[in-house]
Amino acid sequence: MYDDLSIEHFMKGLIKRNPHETEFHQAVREVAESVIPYIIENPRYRQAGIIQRMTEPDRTIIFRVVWEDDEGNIRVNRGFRVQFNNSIGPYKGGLRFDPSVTLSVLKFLAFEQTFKNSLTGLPIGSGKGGSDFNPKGKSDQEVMRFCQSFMTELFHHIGPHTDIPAGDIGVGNREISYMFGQYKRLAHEFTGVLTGKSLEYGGSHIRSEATGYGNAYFMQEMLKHHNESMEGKVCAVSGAGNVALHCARKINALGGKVVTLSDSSGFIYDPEGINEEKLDYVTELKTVKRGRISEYADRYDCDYYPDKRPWSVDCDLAFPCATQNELDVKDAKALIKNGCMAISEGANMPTTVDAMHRLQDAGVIFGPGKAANAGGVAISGLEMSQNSMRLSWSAEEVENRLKIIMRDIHDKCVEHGRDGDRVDYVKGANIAGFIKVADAMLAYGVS
Ligand SMILES: NC(=O)C1=CN([C@@H]2O[C@H](COP(=O)(O)OP(=O)(O)OC[C@H]3O[C@@H](n4cnc5c(N)ncnc54)[C@H](OP(=O)(O)O)[C@@H]3O)[C@@H](O)[C@H]2O)C=CC1
Ligand SMILES: O=C(O)CCC(=O)C(=O)O
Repeated sequence: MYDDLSIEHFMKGLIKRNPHETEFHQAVREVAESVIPYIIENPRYRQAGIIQRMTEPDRTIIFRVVWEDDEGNIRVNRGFRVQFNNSIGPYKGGLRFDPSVTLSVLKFLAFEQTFKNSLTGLPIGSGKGGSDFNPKGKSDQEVMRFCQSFMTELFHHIGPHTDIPAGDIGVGNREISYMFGQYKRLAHEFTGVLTGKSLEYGGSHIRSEATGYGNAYFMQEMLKHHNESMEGKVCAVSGAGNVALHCARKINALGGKVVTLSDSSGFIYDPEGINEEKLDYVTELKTVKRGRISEYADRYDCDYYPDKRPWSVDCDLAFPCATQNELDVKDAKALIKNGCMAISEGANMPTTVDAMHRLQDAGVIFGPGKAANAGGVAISGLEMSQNSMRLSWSAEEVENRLKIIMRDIHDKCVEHGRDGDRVDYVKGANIAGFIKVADAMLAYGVS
């Protein structure tokens, strides 16, 4: 059985079983490139069919979400929850509300989550969910009605020991609050079933900051390992959401200079640096006014590039923090040409596989999202711990734990990704994440 375990043969079978799911194929290929050679060296995983089992979700739940808009029209969306793997803990991963959401996108995200959650060292399995609902342009009342309807079905499939969702693109504190309120009503109990909650009702300090802060800390660890630091480095950041803005704040705190931000309409380039006061403005613009990043250029008199991504500007460090496949080979070539020395992915799979190879071949230090953005889910794990203990740690305590977790993830990547003088962080993250889940699956026997 599994005589031919070449990457191409394995991928051919996966594509046949999951036709048209291009994002899922991409995420699996990136893992297979490092994990399959490791499995060949460790036959116990091969005989037990671990990689075949690990690429098949435990289950996927797809449901209708009906809600009423402000004009009284009945609207229908599709809801999903992909419960991928609960070998090392209950399913855990965010919910995404965006018109681009498909089963393929959520399967890629849930699959990535398996390795990421394992890397945190915490007892959390993997899942992801969401809907093709677009919160942009909707009133708070419409978003509330959608979230309540979505949770009315999702309620049946989640629980504090079963599956604990959180936020992702289009799902911030407002949406988590509406969904938590609805769950509480339906379950008739107050329990830590979602993370990313507000502090007043069971949230953890630093959860909203954690993904972006963690990404900056991960970059700092990679630079330190290469006898470098963040001090004075010019940084290109994409996105203007939760991850991008907190990443930008921590880059500033660590001595870097952020010169770009973006949204799905274009990017701004501010060579003077996007300082704390400017970041406060963008936070208000994006989370309260729900405006466009182009408004920044009018306010601070800098350049705005519609329909473009920020990878063509001169920078030492790059932090893709918006969405998947936002950095392709053309962008990679521009970054290499302009002297970029390191990339740390705040978003999930923002770099295409070809672009990633191109950057690594050129010697650019490359921190993959499943390691670099694991700080968010790690603090979600700590929110679960605090909820279980019915207590709340200080911001300082949580941030100290975040720093330690990011340093430990970095060290695991080095341990498993060392390649002569260089570190292949992609290989290191994939193998380190794989081992813990694979060993748990072996222990359970055939299931
Ligand atoms: N939130 C979290 O804790 C975690 C998030 N991540 C990942 O980080 C990334 C960002 O998430 P988050 O900050 O939470 O989401 P937000 O919704 O807060 O922000 C997303 C940002 O990305 C931009 N964006 C969305 N789609 C596109 C697109 N197709 N092209 C260009 N820009 C786009 C949005 O612009 P616009 O305003 O125009 O929509 C917005 O600026 C995602 O990949 C997510 O999976 C990873 C780990 C944890
Ligand atoms: O905090 C969580 O549970 C999930 C975070 C997330 O969706 C991610 O890591 O991509």
